[in-house]
Amino acid sequence: MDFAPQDISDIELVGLARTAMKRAHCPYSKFPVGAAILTESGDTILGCNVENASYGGTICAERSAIVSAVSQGHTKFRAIAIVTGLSKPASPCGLCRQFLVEFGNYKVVVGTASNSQILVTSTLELLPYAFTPESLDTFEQEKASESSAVEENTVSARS
Ligand SMILES: O=c1ccn([C@H]2C[C@H](O)[C@@H](CO)O2)c(=O)[nH]1
Ligand SMILES: [Zn+2]
Repeated sequence: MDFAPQDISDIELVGLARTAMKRAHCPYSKFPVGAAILTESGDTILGCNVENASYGGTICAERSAIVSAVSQGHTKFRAIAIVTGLSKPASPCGLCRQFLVEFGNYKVVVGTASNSQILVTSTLELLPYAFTPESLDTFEQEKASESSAVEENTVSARS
């Protein structure tokens, strides 16, 4: 089978997430996390957790990767790999799940820094019944059709 040059394997993406994990700024939790996103165009963008002395200012690796990708002009993703120092795959926190699904349903590969175990899932599987941009679009559509129905009723009441 032929692969386009931008195709990289899940394992390679996990390898990039491991590189990102080494850049984590986590002096408080000492829990490094790394992420690597594969964009639709085949670019790979890294993210790590960046903690802050004001603890609540901390950003997770997954959101850090998304923020970086979007800042570089990417909003379509094929996959994200995430690794932590744990010996078993540790899936993203709730806030990151919401952040990931904002950009659609794509593959999520959760690995570890130290072994080859991986969990392969997707953004929608991680956040079933998600609130997404489509929810807002539906609201707009419903408002528009309600107002045209009101207009129709007004017209028929007049005639
Ligand atoms: O999905 C997650 C969960 C936690 N962390 C980071 C935040 C914090 O720096 C450290 C401990 O919670 O791990 C992530 O990067 N991603
Ligand atoms: Zn998170």
